[in-house]
Amino acid sequence: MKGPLFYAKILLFGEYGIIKDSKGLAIPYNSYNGAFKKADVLEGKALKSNGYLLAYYNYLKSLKTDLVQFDLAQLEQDITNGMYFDSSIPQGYGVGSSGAIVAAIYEKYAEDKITVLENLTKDKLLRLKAIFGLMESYFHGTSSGLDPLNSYLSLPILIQSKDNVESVGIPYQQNGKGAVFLLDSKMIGETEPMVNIFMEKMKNEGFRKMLSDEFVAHTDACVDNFLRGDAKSLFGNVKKLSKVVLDNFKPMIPSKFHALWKKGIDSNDYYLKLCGSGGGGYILGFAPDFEKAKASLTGHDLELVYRF
Ligand SMILES: Nc1ncnc2c1ncn2[C@@H]1O[C@H](COP(=O)(O)OP(=O)(O)OP(=O)(O)O)[C@@H](O)[C@H]1O
Ligand SMILES: C[C@@](O)(CCO)CC(=O)[O-]
Repeated sequence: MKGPLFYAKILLFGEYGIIKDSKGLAIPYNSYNGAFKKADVLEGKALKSNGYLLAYYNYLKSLKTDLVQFDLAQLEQDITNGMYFDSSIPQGYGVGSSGAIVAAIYEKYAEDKITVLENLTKDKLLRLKAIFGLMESYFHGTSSGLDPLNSYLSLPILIQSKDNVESVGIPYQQNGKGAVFLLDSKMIGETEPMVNIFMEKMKNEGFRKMLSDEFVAHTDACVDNFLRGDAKSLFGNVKKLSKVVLDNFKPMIPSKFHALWKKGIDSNDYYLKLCGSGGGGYILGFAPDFEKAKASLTGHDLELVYRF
């Protein structure tokens, strides 16, 4: 038994802002993926995954909702027979390991499911996002449902606002010097406590003003620049975003990266931003000249995501 592949995602722009109606842009990240498999003898990672699936099955069984129904008997039987999610997607890294599980469970066990082959109207996308939000809330409290949606569709998703999502084409990669990359912080980050810190900060009027006047404004500009393929404006706006995040989202940046973050802004070699909720996992980087950024970041593990 081997199911279809579900990919990791990268939220290029929109973390936190999408909770408060900024734009957002998420793309599938094909370097990591997962699929259901079955083993006669479960051990190691497979055994752990099988245990996670059983816990998740119990959550789905207890769900009382009209949004979606599952073939729970089949799911239970498959888990008992040794099914696990064989996944290379790192957990707690901001690239959606739980989103891929949710997408895979929906694909295999949902009844009357919305398939990726049908004409995906805005209504259907919103319904899927709501279902996925509910299914993913098991893993980290409130969820926008965006990660599983991205993994399920394997398409870039543009969030125009909370109630307006669509799949979009992103400009073809160029063979230029510029790049988007991931920097491995080598620390696990947890989404829920970070979102709680954000919600606490939102009680402060000054923070709310900074969020709408600066953070959301720069985020929206970055999304527009990226989709139009306007690299020059994009780097200008990512630099502004990088500064605002360093000044106002310090708890979401592991402290040993504060100086490195500032070094990028001062040297213009690279600009760092949060990748998902932050607090560890990956940090997302934008570099006008990737070779220069690599030299400036020696000693750190970088993964190339997109080339300008
Ligand atoms: N291979 C797997 N098999 C079974 N369950 C898994 C697997 N990978 C991840 N999970 C589930 O997802 C949980 C991790 O999800 P969590 O939302 O905390 O992190 P994440 O999705 O990696 O991060 P982020 O939401 O920041 O992208 C695990 O505790 C486990 O329940
Ligand atoms: C921090 C957040 O905005 C993105 C995490 O990937 C939370 C969410 O919208 O689900």
